Amino acid sequence: MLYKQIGEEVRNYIDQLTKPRGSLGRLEELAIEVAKMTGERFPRVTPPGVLVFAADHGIAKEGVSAYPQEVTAQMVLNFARGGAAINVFSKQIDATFAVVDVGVAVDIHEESVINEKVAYGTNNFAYEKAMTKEDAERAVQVGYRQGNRMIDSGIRCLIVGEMGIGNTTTASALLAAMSGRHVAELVGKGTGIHNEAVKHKRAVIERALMLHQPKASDPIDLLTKIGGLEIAAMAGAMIAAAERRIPILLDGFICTVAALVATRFDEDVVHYMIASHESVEPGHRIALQLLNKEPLVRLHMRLGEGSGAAVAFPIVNMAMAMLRMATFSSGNVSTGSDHHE
Ligand SMILES: Cc1cc2ncn([C@H]3O[C@H](COP(=O)(O)O)[C@@H](O)[C@H]3O)c2cc1C
Ligand SMILES: O=C(O)c1cccnc1
Repeated sequence: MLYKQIGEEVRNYIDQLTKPRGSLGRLEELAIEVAKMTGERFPRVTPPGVLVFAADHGIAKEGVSAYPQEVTAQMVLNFARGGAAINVFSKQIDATFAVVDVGVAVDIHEESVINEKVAYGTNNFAYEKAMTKEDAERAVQVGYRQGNRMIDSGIRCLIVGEMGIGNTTTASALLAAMSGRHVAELVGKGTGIHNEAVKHKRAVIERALMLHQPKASDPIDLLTKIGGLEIAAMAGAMIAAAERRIPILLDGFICTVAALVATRFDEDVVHYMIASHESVEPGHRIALQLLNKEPLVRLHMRLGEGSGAAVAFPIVNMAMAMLRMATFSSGNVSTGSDHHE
């Protein structure tokens, strides 16, 4: 549960800072939100932690991505060597970084990649269930454990990223099932497929939903029938962060769908989430609306990995820094009349 009283105290305190009332806009709201989450009057979000989960998707066989499945494993090695967008962005924000193999289709021989492989990718959900119920539960547990591990290391804000070729198809199917919206409204180009391929992607998802009829309110049913292993793990990590009162900075489409899955396990988790950016993927706006979250920035990004959250993190950090300002009394600045806004 949120510390509402502390949130009110921080709201009143912000009005005493040496600036016109409300003039720092959304930053003021961010400071109040984080105070409510953490129970701290002067919360800190540094250092942030970036936890990337990687897994493969059987649905990639349907030709729904612009890139081949082996890119998942190749990118995991790239993460390990520091060459991906999320690596360079993580360095800029002094983040603690870890990448977890929760279901890549091949063995990863790299010490720095945390091996928590639950399966060698999911089954193709166009024809069969993506995974067993046990594997879905295991993948959520992996995320929960790794989320807690990262929090134990001292991080103050969690960014959860993903890598998994085909996962915009999985995320679109999950979102259609959870929202009841038409697939056509939310499906997008993912890594950059052409318009004909988008139609095919949409048809694949529509047929799969007819076949499986997943239960919108049952997260294990959704994950079992559709996948994916990394999405399950992301949800688990978010549940851990909420339990530990660590703010979660959401990334793009896949991450926000994982966030929705997390709320199906425990609706309180939503109170610990901050939306960072709005991705180009059309489903992202819908997923954010369902969570009732307004993104901080729109940068026309469509990458994933946690990249958009890392880019927006300095904004959240600035909101915390704001609380270090002088007050009108400590700064010897005259207050204005009560007319504001
Ligand atoms: C080189 C490369 C790096 C990536 N980093 C994230 N993604 C992103 O693209 C994938 C989802 O798009 P789709 O559903 O179209 O396959 C995911 O792996 C996601 O993290 C990448 C994709 C590629 C090709
Ligand atoms: O919004 C995202 O997270 C996204 C969009 C396209 C491809 N990969 C990720």
